[in-house]
Amino acid sequence: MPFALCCMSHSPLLDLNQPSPDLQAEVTDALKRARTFVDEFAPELVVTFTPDHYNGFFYRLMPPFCIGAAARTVGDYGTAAGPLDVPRDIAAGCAEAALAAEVDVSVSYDMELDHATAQPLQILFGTLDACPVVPIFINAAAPPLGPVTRARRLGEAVGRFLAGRPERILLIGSGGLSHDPPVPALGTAPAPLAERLVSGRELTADEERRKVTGAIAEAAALAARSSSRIDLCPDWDRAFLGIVGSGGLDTIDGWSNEDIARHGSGAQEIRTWVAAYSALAATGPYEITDRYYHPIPEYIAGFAVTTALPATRSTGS
Ligand SMILES: O=C(O)/C=C/c1cccc(O)c1O
Ligand SMILES: [Fe+2]
Repeated sequence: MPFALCCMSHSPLLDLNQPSPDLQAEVTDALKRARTFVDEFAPELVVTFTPDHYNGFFYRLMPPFCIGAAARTVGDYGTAAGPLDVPRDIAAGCAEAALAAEVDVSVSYDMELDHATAQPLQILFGTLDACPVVPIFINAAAPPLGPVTRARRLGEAVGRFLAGRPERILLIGSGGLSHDPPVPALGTAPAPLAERLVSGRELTADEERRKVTGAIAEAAALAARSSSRIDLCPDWDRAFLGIVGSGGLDTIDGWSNEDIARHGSGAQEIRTWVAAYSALAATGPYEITDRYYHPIPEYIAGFAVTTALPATRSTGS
């Protein structure tokens, strides 16, 4: 029943690229504070709202939302690979609650997930299996995307269900704010890659190497201001953080997918934050306990980490 929340940008370049030492120290410190927050809360269950980047979900069957009843991470970009400890009954309960609220989620008993799921778990717990985890996939990479309001309604439904559970529950939202990473798109990828976005075949070793070096090079170009991709948008990121901080999540209902995409294709990952904060909001008012933000081109990320708790009740007089 007690809740805590940690939302963070993920970046597969976190251990592969080096921003300035001062900025690295700031990020390390923000992530350390988040880990201490989670340690002190001592969750008994994690519910993570997470996207994927064509590592587990492909166009052969691309759901807008999918709840994992059994799941593992694939270890892309050197992140941890392995099974998650998923409590099936709770995953099924989340799915039933979402469906009852008219949010059409699918379920998977063989879910594959990527760095977006593994990285926050590794940062906050050290390992993938320190705590039972229900992964809730939100498609943010593969158009067509539903309206962002659906992510809010998914979060609300899951939050209402979780409010009836006895465990101490940590909600995670994993995703960048503004950013435009070089994730392939079906309409523009060269033929062998476009075919893979549908079939889900494994990347060849050469393709894997080119993906990683391509992302590193793209980050360097962004930092050198010579990239042709969409730049990070700190004003938009700060506005978004202000909205989730104030609890006015329904403001975001007015944002069209095109509005969001103007801040980079990866900006659609805010859906994970919207869902996680909406889940917390469904349990009552909340307050932000920590917030870090910096636009970091070396990570291709409007990079933010926030933690939140239910608001402490005033004693009244
Ligand atoms: O190549 C990928 O799969 C993803 C890369 C990436 C880079 C930077 C920020 C992100 O959120 C990403 O997913
Ligand atoms: Fe991402």
